[in-house]
Amino acid sequence: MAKQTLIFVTGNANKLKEVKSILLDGAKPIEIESQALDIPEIQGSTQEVATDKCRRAAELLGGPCITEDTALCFEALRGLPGPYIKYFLADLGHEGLNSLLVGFPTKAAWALCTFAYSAGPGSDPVLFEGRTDGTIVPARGPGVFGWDAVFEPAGTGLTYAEMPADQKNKISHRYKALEKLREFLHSLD
Ligand SMILES: O=c1nc[nH]c2c1ncn2[C@H]1C[C@H](O)[C@@H](COP(=O)(O)OP(=O)(O)OP(=O)(O)O)O1
Ligand SMILES: [Mg+2]
Repeated sequence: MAKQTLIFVTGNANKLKEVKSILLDGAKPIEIESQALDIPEIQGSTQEVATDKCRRAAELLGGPCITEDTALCFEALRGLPGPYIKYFLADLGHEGLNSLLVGFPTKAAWALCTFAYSAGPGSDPVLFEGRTDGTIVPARGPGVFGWDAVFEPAGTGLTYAEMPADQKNKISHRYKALEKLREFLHSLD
């Protein structure tokens, strides 16, 4: 198959930085380019949101691409805010996310990353999921990337925000999804 640089369609510079760093690491590094297109996101399950976004992105680009959707799911709220975390974070902030769980016996949460790959317009996107379990805590660490400061992955004692980038990138929801995507992309070679 002719070698083409894969395009990651995202409006989020922090995601892009992590994705590039994870995919370049390893025995067979994968290079990607990016396009900062703002693709409308539908409501639905994480799979439905991810599939629809990738389909739209491939149509806009007229070629193969990957997209990524991140959900933050609270056990006490049966998985909500899930794919709607962006809007909850924007309106409630770190403190508000903690307040949502006041009165609930569990602060358990999981971060879920869903990559979608489309071979081009009209081609059904393929999904790759990665999940990291943890707890919602009062913010600790620099508030650089989204909800990193309020998510403490299980067994680490640190929030994502308190970790050096390479530590987050070895255990994160994004890393786990990218390991699956990486294997798939190599199988296309
Ligand atoms: O590792 C992460 N650590 C902390 N926060 C994160 C992470 N990954 C995504 N986030 C935030 C960004 C956005 O507030 C929401 C996901 O929304 P999501 O639609 O997937 O991302 P986005 O709209 O920023 O970029 P895109 O153009 O790829 O859709 O969670
Ligand atoms: Mg988005």
